[in-house]
Amino acid sequence: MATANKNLSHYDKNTIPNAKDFRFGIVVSEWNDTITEGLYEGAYQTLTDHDVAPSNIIRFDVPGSFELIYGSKKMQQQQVDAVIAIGSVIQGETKHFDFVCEAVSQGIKDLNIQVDIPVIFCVLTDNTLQQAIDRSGGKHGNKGTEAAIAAIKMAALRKNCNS
Ligand SMILES: Nc1c(NC[C@H](O)[C@H](O)[C@H](O)CO)[nH]c(=O)[nH]c1=O
Ligand SMILES: CC(=O)[C@@H](O)COP(=O)(O)O
Repeated sequence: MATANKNLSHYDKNTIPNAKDFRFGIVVSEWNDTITEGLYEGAYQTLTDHDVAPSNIIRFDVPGSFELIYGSKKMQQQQVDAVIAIGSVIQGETKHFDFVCEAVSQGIKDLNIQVDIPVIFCVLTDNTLQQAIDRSGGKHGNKGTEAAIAAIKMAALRKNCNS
């Protein structure tokens, strides 16, 4: 189902595990910061809406989405229950978009395999700035909200499996 048919901010509150005792790390790319700050606000607000204490939300800033890989690896070492990697990659004139998107998706996938701390892929990969605006608090909702819900669910899954 395309994002156009599913608002990123809509979810059933009754299906979300208790997040009060979890600790989350959020790694934020500075490229396209008007977009990534919108994603961060969506994620942060959703976590606090689910009783996560502000003191249990740790933030790292990195230059671009490619650096989300290293930043998320270091965040996994910060005694967190899940990591959210936030970025916005927008198609330019060259193939650089393809290489950045592929590297980041593969790198974050690898972190989920290598370390028992889930890393949520909250990276927009858009053709245009308008598509990014629409998905970071615009008409299609906020992918940061979606990512925060995924982080809560995965932290709960990890806790249940490891207990
Ligand atoms: N063009 C975008 C980039 N490019 C920068 C890379 O992510 C990286 O920081 C650089 O290649 C140095 O290693 N990054 C984004 O997040 N979004 C873009 O649209
Ligand atoms: C995703 C990118 O790296 C891209 O926005 C850079 O733009 P360009 O391909 O025009 O150099």
